[in-house]
Amino acid sequence: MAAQTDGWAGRVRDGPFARLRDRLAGWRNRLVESQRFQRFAADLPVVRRVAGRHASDLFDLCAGFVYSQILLAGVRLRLFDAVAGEPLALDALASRLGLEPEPTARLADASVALGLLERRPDGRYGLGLLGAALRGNPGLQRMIEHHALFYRDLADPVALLRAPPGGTELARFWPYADGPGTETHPAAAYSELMASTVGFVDGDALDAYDFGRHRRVLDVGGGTGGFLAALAARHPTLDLVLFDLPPVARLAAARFAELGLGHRARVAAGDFRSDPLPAGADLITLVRILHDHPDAIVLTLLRAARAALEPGGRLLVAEPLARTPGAERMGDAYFGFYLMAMGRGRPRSADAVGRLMVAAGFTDIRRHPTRRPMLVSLLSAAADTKAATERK
Ligand SMILES: C[S@@+](CC[C@H](N)C(=O)[O-])C[C@H]1O[C@@H](n2cnc3c(N)ncnc32)[C@H](O)[C@@H]1O
Repeated sequence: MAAQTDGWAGRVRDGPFARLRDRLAGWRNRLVESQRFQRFAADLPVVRRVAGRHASDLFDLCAGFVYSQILLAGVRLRLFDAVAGEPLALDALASRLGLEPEPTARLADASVALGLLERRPDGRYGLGLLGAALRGNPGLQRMIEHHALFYRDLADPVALLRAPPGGTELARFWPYADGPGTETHPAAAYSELMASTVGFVDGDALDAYDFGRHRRVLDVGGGTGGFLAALAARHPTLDLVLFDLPPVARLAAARFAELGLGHRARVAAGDFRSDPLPAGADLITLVRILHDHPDAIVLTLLRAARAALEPGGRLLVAEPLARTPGAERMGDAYFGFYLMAMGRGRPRSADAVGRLMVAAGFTDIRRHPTRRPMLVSLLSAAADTKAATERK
């Protein structure tokens, strides 16, 4: 795995096959660019559906920011809660939202078009399938609210691409991603956001990897302990250790005490860029950690993890990965830009993470299929203790 390039394109960059492919793609693109061809394709029964889908995809790319802001308005006005109990007529909905009837109709009709609401035969508005899924996911609603910050950073996307990291709304929200990030940095806001969204990953990760074969788990960058708390509930005999920056570690200790987990969950404070990790674990987990940091910090962290692991121990990385088939929009587009606005991190492909693992002395890298790779993928690796001993 380590020797692989990032996918097919990397392996055939040069050579006659690559040139032929470029020529074919060039011919196709010239055809699709022509207005005449577009009209022809829209009229031709065989390709009409494909042409229609492409036109609709392109329109969605143009209009995506409008859809997102309609969603934000719905979340802020609690539109989906308003119609969850029973469908409401326009006037009743307007008074629930505190809006005039005309803008209420504008928002409700837009939400129907987006699948968030449904228009019932008698004209009342009820919850749609997507609205129901959203209501059942408070973490997603928190993310939608949080996107108001990201939206400001995206107002001038070319400036964002040209600027050095830092100075953005997201860099201020995630101070560790761009600065020294120690004792004094404000951790409560991002820790609260992480705690409310850890449900995106914990269930799928717990189902995809056999944690029962381990004795002690160290969760590095464990936040306020949401992942370890879910692990504790599923595996009652596991010993748990959480490592995070001091202000977050304090929040985690309080949370474990509140949950009655104090006897089996220990908290250690430190900075993985400079401090050793607590020893004694036979599994180290990195949940939504690596993508926040540039390669140099990731290598430091992976080496620290290898040094801390017990002989025969494993490392488990859980995060959304780039170049994941079917999840490219999330991994490469959404996280690509989110992490750029945040600081120096980036989404990595499984190959890229694997290469860093190998460079840090790990072997036997495996990918564990998850239910929703859009939200989380899992990679595990063995601490290569023989190689580590030789290096000493
Ligand atoms: C994106 S959050 C993920 C939290 C948790 N693993 C989760 O998935 O909910 C990243 C975590 O890494 C911690 N962190 C960032 N830089 C760190 C460092 N240098 N040393 C220790 N922890 C760090 C942050 O405080 C934060 O809790």
